[in-house]
Parts: sequence; C-alpha cells; structure tokens
Amino acid sequence: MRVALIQLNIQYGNPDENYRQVTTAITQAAQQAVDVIVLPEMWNTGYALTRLNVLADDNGARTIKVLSQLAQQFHVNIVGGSVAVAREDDFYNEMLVFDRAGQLLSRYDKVHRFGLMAEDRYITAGRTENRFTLDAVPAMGVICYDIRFPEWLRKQAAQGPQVIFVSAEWPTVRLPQWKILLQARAIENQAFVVAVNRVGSDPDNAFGGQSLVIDPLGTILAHGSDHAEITTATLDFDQVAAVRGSMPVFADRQPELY
Ligand SMILES: NC(=O)CCC(=O)C(=O)O
Repeated sequence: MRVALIQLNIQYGNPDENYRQVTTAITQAAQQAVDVIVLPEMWNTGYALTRLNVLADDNGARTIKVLSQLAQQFHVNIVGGSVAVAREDDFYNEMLVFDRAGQLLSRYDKVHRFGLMAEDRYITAGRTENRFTLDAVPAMGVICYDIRFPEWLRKQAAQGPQVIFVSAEWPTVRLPQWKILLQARAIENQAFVVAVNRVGSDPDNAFGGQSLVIDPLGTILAHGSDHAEITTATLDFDQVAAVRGSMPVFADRQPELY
C-alpha cells in the first residue's frame, strides 16, 4: 500500500481557500501512483471554533461532495483528515473515509476533545469506533488527541487493523511527544501508523508538520518537514504478519484482568 500524507497550511476560518488547497493537493498527490491519500485535522476551518456556526460544513455535505468526487476521479482511497461539521444543533470534528469508487466507508467523530485548544467547549464528543477496510486491508482512524489514549486505539487494533491513520493539528511545542506517542502506538499495536499534521499557524499556535509513517517495530519510514508538502511511503503488510506471528501480543492479552 503506497500512502501520501498531505501537510497543509490550513487557512484559519477560510473554508473556501482550504477546499481549494485540498483539491489542488489531492490532484498533485494522485499523480504519484498512491493508493491512499491522507489529510490533516479540521482542515476546512482550522481551530476557528468560535465561528463554527457560520464556518462548519452542514452535515459534511460539502466535504463528502468534494472528496467523493476526487476519490472517484483519481481512483484513490482518501482518509479525509477531519472537518468541522454541523449536525443536529451540534458541532463535531469528523473524519470521513472514501474508497476508490468515491463511496463513503466511514464517518468518525473525534472521541477525545482537547481542552488546551478549547475543543471541549465547542465540539461534541463522538462515541463510536472507526474501523474500515481499504483495498482488503483492515484499517482504523483516529484524530490527534485520541493518540494519548492507548486503550482507545488498542480496543480497535485488537479487532484486526494493520494500519492506524491519524489526522492532526498538533502544535510545534509538543512535537517531541507526538513522535514518541506515535511510535508507541505502532509498537504496542504491531501496526503501521500513518500520521498527518498540519503546518502554518493560527492565532494561538504554530504547527510544525513532522508527519510520520512508522512501521510495526517503531521504525520511522517517512518524516515530513515543517512546510506544506506531500510525503509518500510504502507499507508492506507482510511485516505485520511477521511481527504478530513472532510475538502474539494480542493473543497474550489478559482482558479479564484489565
Ligand atoms: N488537536 C489536538 O487534538 C491537539 C492535541 C495535542 O496537541 C496534544 O498534545 O495532545
């Protein structure tokens, strides 16, 4: 599986510009013979949380239209990062996943809301898992702060996923922790981690990219810079089978004790 990680300089509170940027970036990534394109977190609005009443995508309709059409046009799977969505008088931080035919495979509302960026004051928490299949590969997706809750990822990874997609707006000041946490999630779940962070800044934070592709042993296969760019890498899932075969962590769990 060849993946493309799109680091965007998300324009704060400017959905029209961000949809334009995303369309251009996906078009560019699709020229690189990739199987899956991955976007960062809340790319339609940035963390302009006080203005979601006018900025959020109504039930995700605009995002579904744009990403479904691009997936179908370029015959590529799209893990659509996340977008601010308005739904039934609430706002959600929602990940949308599409297959090569443009079919919507999954909708995931971020479960763990990040208080340091006031997300818990404006966004309603999700309550459901996010597992899906891309090109016959079991996969899962989470959003940013979710990665600090290993039990949430483990609960889903124990059911089969061989790759964990992460979409983020992770500030530069905590990038050392970003790298360590993602390597730990890959090692403990014996899975690939494909994690996309944004670049640029908003009124409250600077975001230094450093998107990562990590193998099931915690080795970093690809590493983004601090600029808007597309990073690619190839995942060999035979490695997942080999690692899980030699050390059957999931079989050795004692869930009745914890
Ligand atoms: N957008 C986010 O969830 C940020 C999470 C973060 O920065 C962290 O340190 O955790």
